Amino acid sequence: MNVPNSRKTCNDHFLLINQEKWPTSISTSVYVAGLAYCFIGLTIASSLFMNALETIMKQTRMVTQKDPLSGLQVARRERVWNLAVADVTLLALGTSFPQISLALIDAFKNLGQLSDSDLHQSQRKMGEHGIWREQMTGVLVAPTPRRAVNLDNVGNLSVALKNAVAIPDAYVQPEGLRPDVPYDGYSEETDQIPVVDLHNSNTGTVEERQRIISDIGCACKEWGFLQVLNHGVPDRLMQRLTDLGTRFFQMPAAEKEKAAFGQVGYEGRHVYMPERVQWVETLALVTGPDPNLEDILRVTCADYREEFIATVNEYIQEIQRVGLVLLELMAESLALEKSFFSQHFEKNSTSVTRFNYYPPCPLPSVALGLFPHADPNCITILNQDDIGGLQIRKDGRWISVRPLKDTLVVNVGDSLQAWTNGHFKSVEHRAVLNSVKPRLSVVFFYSPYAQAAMAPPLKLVDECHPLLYRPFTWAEYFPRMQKKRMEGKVGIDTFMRLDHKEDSPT
Ligand SMILES: O=C(O)CCC(=O)C(=O)O
Ligand SMILES: [Fe+2]
Repeated sequence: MNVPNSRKTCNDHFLLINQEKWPTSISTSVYVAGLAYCFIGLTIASSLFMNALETIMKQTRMVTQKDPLSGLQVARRERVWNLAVADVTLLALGTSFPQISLALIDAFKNLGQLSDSDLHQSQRKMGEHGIWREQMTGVLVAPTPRRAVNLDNVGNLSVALKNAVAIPDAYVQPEGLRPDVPYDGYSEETDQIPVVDLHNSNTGTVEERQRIISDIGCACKEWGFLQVLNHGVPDRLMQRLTDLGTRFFQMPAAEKEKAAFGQVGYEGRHVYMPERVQWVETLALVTGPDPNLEDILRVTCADYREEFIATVNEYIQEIQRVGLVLLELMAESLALEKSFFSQHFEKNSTSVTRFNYYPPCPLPSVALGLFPHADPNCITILNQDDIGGLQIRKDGRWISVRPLKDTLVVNVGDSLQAWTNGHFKSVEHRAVLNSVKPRLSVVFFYSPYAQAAMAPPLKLVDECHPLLYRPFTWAEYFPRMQKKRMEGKVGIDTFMRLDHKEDSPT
């Protein structure tokens, strides 16, 4: 065949012997078919490879570790392989595949020869396939460095025990105290919990207002507990507060500890009785009469400190307004002067605002976020996220409270029970846990100014309701009940009840 000088015939072959003698159309078709075949093969191989990788990465094993707090062995299940193995393998295959293919082709092409081919040199230039080998060796051979974490902190413990099958004994409650109803175990009683719409409390007709007063009175007498709608606190303020609170607890433990000041500020491990610990982290801020937010947060949460303080302050203004409205409605429900309670809150009221953060607990059926208790103050107003975990005790049975959007939870505390001569009942409640999502609640504990005399009014004392409690002040009661706080509903009757024999300070 005559070939013009300007064109050269390829007289070499790539894979097929004597290929140069074949018609171009045939050799093209053979190569295309070969490529398609290789492509399908590669797809199958990749799929098998991914399945194999997944199977390997799913391998787990039981490890036991000594819990530094209880000294006991804690068993937990953990992955055999560091997840980075899968990442690096995929990364390596993705980046090195062209080099590996070129090397294979090169090897075939130069079978029996000693020197590097052009192909081999170019694939050397293209990549550093050593990286892959080094990374893999690093991950597989060198142990993953583990920094010692402080397991005194429930947040850290929750992370360390993720997927665990046991928790330290200190968090395992005795049989009788374990939550018999799960956090989302809503029942018929749940739907009977009073919900009061405050919308018409100021602007409605006399009848509408009377209806609200009567609903609040019934709720406080029967349940000591209610949820309120249309309270006037802006939804976005409530949301901003819970977002900032969550941000605080999601900081590393060392950063949170900078806000720890004993009784106030941050607490990462709640021991109320030496052998029993609650699965909760808290940030307690004094919000009245002498707020200490600035001091508590002085050296922490630098990025959002100003916003946090401003949001808490704005929230406190709002929640105090709601508190005063509720106290007025409560007084009216007992046929007392509207300002009977609220006048003692208008100036220098005592309040603490506490953020409770409940990290997921691997064994929520044996642990508790907060032990059963009644709040010692007058009224408590709680703003919570949508997870759920609050339970109240009524007629001896635990009832899960369903979180309702944009609603505030209100409960009667021990002081108000005494101040109303037992007409209102403080409610016993607890916080239970779940194993998946953290939960946040922001609790406003509201009491009158420290020296206000809480003396039951004569109107509430009669033959059927003999005087039960002696007059007391918050300044007197608060230090006494501190130790009793998490022992069910005992504080007020131990210290202020007239017929109680052991009325002595401890
Ligand atoms: O977080 C809750 O649901 C309950 C909080 C509570 O009872 C408290 O802080 O006293
Ligand atoms: Fe409480």
